[in-house]
Amino acid sequence: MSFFKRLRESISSKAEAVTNKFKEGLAKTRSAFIDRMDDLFRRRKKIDEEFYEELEEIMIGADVGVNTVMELIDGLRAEVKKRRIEDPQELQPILSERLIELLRGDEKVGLRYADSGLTVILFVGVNGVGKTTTIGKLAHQMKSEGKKVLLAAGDTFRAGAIEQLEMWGQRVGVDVIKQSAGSDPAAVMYDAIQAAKSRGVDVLLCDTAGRLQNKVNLMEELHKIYRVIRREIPDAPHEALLVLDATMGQNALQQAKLFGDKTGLTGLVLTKLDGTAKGGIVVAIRQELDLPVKFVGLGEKMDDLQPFDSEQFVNALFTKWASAEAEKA
Ligand SMILES: Nc1nc2c(ncn2[C@@H]2O[C@H](COP(=O)(O)OP(=O)(O)OP(=O)(O)O)[C@@H](O)[C@H]2O)c(=O)[nH]1
Repeated sequence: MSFFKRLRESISSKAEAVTNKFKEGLAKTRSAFIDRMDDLFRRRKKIDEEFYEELEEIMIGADVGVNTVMELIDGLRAEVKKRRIEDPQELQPILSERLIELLRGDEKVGLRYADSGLTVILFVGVNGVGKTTTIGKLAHQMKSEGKKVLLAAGDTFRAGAIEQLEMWGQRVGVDVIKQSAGSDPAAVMYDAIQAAKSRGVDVLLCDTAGRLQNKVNLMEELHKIYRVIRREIPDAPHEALLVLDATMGQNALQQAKLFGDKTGLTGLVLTKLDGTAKGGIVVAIRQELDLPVKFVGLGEKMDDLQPFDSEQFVNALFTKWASAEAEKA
């Protein structure tokens, strides 16, 4: 077999593995959201108010977000009128196409790395959303890509946060820069940047505290962290990612709004998508926040953090519809 053929095959089997990961991770959303819609389109014989109401209910139940749902339904009504559609099943591909369009803006953006030298990535988000796990998974991925990675234990506030990051460091085989609990996180960042520079590190992944109950302090702390980082590396942090827990649904959206743009966020990580039937939250987040989803968490294993790819996401959700369409054709 030629080198190029082998390369092509290995690339396509890798793509298939990622699609399968998305499919597995989105199984709950599929059965609660897509399968219910599927059932509605088959069961209802005509497009009337009851049909629209039920469709609305399913989408809102999957956390697509009220505004987005209203827009989608209005769009469908207009299409029904224009094309004189009578059979609900004819609406199915139109709706799936519209959902795809809503998500499509988020084309693979990937992470922004420094043009040369050290890349600094900051992680923010409230406790328990999976920040530490995300940092660990990403450190693992970057290390396996051959990058030299260092972690900064900037959550000096929550008991156990430093140890938890250290555990991930050991698991993945990367060092952690820390100070004692209660110390100034900006000082930890300073130390970490110095260490990263002197050790020739490629990427520094920084954990931060997430105590939203004291928002003013949290914002001040984050600003100080930014100041210290910028003083050392003017175009850093290269990414500031807000980590959100998908199982919190609309509350995750509220959290993102609380952090707002004051914290100079550059993107989002949506964890625990595998643990929710309300994966429609991705659509709501896409519509309501002006931030790209950079990664999604599809499970607890090391390789369950995947770069968000709208195409893969939509394919994983709509595979059944797509194949049903193909069968019909
Ligand atoms: N199923 C699933 N579980 C996840 C995912 N990401 C994180 N978790 C789990 O969520 C729990 C909380 O994650 P942690 O990283 O420990 O979060 P934390 O340390 O409590 O809080 P922060 O680090 O402050 O965000 C852990 O049990 C993780 O294994 C995911 O994508 N899918």
